[in-house]
Amino acid sequence: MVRGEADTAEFELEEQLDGGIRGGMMDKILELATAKDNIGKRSQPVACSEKYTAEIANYPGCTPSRCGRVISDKVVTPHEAQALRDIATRAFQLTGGSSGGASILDLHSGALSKGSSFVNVYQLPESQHLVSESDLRIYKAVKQRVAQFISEHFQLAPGVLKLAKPTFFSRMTTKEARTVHDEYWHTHVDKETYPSFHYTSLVYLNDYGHDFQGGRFIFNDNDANRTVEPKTGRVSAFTAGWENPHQVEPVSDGVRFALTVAFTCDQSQAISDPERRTGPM
Ligand SMILES: O=C(O)CCC(=O)C(=O)O
Ligand SMILES: [Fe+2]
Repeated sequence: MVRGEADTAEFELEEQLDGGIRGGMMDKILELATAKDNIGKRSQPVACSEKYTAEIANYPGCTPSRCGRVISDKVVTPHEAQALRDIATRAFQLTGGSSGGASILDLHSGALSKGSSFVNVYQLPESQHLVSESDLRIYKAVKQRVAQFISEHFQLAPGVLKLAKPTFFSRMTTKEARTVHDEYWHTHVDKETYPSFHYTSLVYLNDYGHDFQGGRFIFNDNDANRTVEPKTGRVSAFTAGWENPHQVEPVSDGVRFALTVAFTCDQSQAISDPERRTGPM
C-alpha cells in the first residue's frame, strides 16, 4: 500500500512517550496524517456511538454510511488557505487577540477576541478593510467544497448539510491561558461542546513543524491517540459524536492558525454565509 493513497489506512509507527497527551505516559500514539504526507483522501471508519446514531436518525439523508474521519490535502488550495489565514491575521491585528493562548474570529456573529473577552468586529471602523469581495468568494467556495467532500465521503443526500455556528478562525499560541476560552487543549466531543454540530471540519491554515511546534490534532481513541498534523490547506472532517473525542496538543512554539467549519443537519440551526458589511452596525 502506498502511503497517502490508501483510502482506509492505519499507520502503526514507533510507539512514543508523550506526557502531554491525555491518558498518561504509556499511551500509544499513531500518526493518521503527518505534515510530510500529501493526501488525496485518507479515511478511518469508527463505529458510530449509540447517542450519535439515535440523534442523526432524526435527519433523513444526513445519516453517515459509517462514522469516522476523513482527511484530504486536495480540497482547499494553498492559495485559498493563505487568503483565509490573511483574514485572520488582519483581524487579530485589530484587537491584539486574546490575552491568553487562544483567539477566535467568527465572521458570522462578528465575535473577535480582545484581551479577556470579545468585541464585535463589525463595530470596529477598520472592519471595512477586513474582508474583500474576493476573500468572501474564497470563504464561501471553501465552505461549499468542504461540504461536498463530507457529503460524498459519508454518502449524504445532496444539500442536507448546512453551516452551523460557531464556524470560526482560531489562532493558538504558547501564551498562558487567562480565561477558559484560552484552554483549547481539553479532550472533548464536539456534539457536547456545540450541540448543533453533526459534522465538524477543520481547515488548517499553516504548518506543523514549520510555523509552530506542538498543536497536533489528536483523536483520543480507547486503543490509542491518533494524530493529525496540521498543514496549509489540509481538511480534516469527522462525525461530531462520541465516537470522535479529540483534543489539540498545546502549542509549544510559534503560532497555529485554523478554521473550524461546522455543519448541521438541522435546518433550524443553519446560519447564513457572511456578507460584506460596511461600517459600524
Ligand atoms: O483546531 C483544531 O484542530 C481543533 C479545534 C476543535 O477541536 C474545535 O474547535 O472543536
Ligand atoms: Fe473540537
